[in-house]
Parts: sequence; C-alpha cells; structure tokens
Amino acid sequence: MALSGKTAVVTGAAMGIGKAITEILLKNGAKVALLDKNKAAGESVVEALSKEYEPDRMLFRECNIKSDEEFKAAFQKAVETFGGIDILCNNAGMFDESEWENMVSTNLVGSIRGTYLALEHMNKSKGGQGGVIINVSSLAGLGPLLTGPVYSATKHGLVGFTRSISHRLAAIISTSDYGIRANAICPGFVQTNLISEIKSQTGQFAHLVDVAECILELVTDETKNGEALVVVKDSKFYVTFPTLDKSSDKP
Ligand SMILES: NC(=O)C1=CN([C@@H]2O[C@H](COP(=O)(O)OP(=O)(O)OC[C@H]3O[C@@H](n4cnc5c(N)ncnc54)[C@H](O)[C@@H]3O)[C@@H](O)[C@H]2O)C=CC1
Ligand SMILES: CCCCCC(=O)CC\C=C/C=C/C=C/[C@@H](O)[C@@H](O)CCCC(=O)O
Repeated sequence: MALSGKTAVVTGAAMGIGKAITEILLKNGAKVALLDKNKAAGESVVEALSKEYEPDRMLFRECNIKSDEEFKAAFQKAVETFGGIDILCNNAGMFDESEWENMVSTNLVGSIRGTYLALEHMNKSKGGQGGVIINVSSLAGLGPLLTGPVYSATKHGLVGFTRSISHRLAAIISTSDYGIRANAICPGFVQTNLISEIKSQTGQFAHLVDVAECILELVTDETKNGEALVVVKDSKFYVTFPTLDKSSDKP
C-alpha cells in the first residue's frame, strides 16, 4: 500500500509510540486523524507537527476509546474530513495493574471496538476502500510478564483477536472481499511515558523509530496479514505460531 493520499486513524497519538506512528505516516504522505483522551497533549502535538507537515493532512479529535460514542464520532469526523479510512493503528493503551478492569476496557476492549469500527468503514463490500489494521500488542502478548499479569492478558488477547480476525478476512475473500488486512506488533520495552511511570523496570529498550518503522512495514507490505511482528532493541522478527494438526488437537 502506497501511503500518499491514504488516511490513517491513530489512537493514543498524543505521545509515545502513537506519536511516532503518526510522524512516520505523515512523513510517508498519509493523512492522519490523531485520537487521544488527552486533549491538551493531542492539540500540542498537532500544533508542533503542523510546522513540518501540511496542516490539512492532520486532525486531532479528543476520544476515549472506552467510549463507543466517542470512538464512532471520531471515525465519522475522520471520514468527513478526509473522505475515508485506509489505515487504523489501535495503539492507545495503559499499564496499571491496580486498575486492571480499566486496563482490560482500554487495551483489549478498546482495540476490539476500533477494529470493528474500521471493518465497517473499510469494507469493500459495503462501499469502503479496503485497508489495514495494526493492533499494538506487546512482547508481553506472547509470553508471561511477571509484573503485569492482567496487562499481559490484554496483550495476549489482542494477538489472538488480531490473528482470528485476519484469518477470517482471508477465508471469506472468495465470497465477499473486504479488502482488509490485520496484523499485530509486539514491541519490547520502549522509553515512553507509560514506562517512565512504572518504577521497577529493567531490560533493554527498543527505539521509538524502530517500532514506527516496523508498523510502516506492516501497513505497506500487502503480503502481511495475521502476523505478529516482534521488535526489540537491535532486532525484529515475525513470530511463528504452532499450527494445530487437523487430525488431532496436538500443535
Ligand atoms: N512503552 C513500551 O515499552 C511498550 C508499549 N506498548 C504498547 O504501546 C502502546 C502505546 O504505549 P506508549 O506509547 O508506551 O504509552 P504512552 O503512555 O506514552 O502513550 C499512550 C497514549 O495513549 C493514550 N490513551 C491511554 N488510554 C486511552 C484511552 N482510553 N483512550 C484514548 N487514548 C488513550 C494516552 O493519553 C497517551 O497519549 C500501548 O498499547 C502499550 O501497551 C507495547 C510494548 C512496549
Ligand atoms: C512492565 C510493564 C510493561 C508495559 C509495556 C510493555 O509492553 C513492555 C513489554 C516488554 C517486555 C515484555 C517481556 C515479556 C517477556 C517474556 O514473556 C517472554 O517470554 C516473551 C517471549 C516472546 C518471544 O520471544 O516470542
């Protein structure tokens, strides 16, 4: 997918990984609807980016992805402003095990909500233009995270949901081509506000630009559907998942 003229919706775009995703999409010619619950930070980012990119290629919309109403309105605003939606990056997320129900509502339910909204808008069989959905999971979505059992559950859930949706989209292509791909990205530690608010952190950190470049790869490479791409310091790799042997329930 060439990005020039394409429209992306990025959640959690006001800082961190979401801001880095927004910048690399703008740099590669896309228009971006930045969504975030943090209005002040979101407006500040758009003001700063408008100095480097054409202001009519971006918009900020305050949106809490836990709200169906706010998320639907934000999608509608993006469609009205830019004419359609080609890319969704479900990036918004949090880490707070003391707020575990809120974390599930944000990290998992919020991203599922965004995915289903995108399927409606992108679906070629319903007048859409097709597109690609990137769900930001985590390395903790592929293995246990001692310090974050519920966080890890939300990110495992997101990998499972993304793989299931993408396999479904691939399976129905012969009957009703949605023209939509879905992939997960699984970063290791990245120095952002989310991490800086967590005290006991160890481990090596990937760079924001590395994560953004991996997301760009998943967006532009139309052969990628149902993938989980790991990106850690100085390394990236596509996860190979066990396939169930149809004749038995053994992987
Ligand atoms: N920083 C890291 O080490 C890693 C982060 N991730 C994931 O990357 C994504 C982004 O994380 P960071 O950039 O590190 O976090 P961050 O805290 O720096 O930025 C997150 C952004 O999302 C927004 N947000 C949070 N909840 C929201 C909601 N309910 N509705 C709308 N916006 C909301 C925040 O206002 C903030 O602007 C998250 O899904 C996180 O789980 C994954 C692996 C590693
Ligand atoms: C502690 C809060 C972190 C919140 C932000 C993140 O998501 C950071 C994720 C970084 C590290 C997670 C590490 C998990 C490691 C193990 O589960 C390991 O088993 C993962 C193996 C993945 C693989 O190699 O396929």
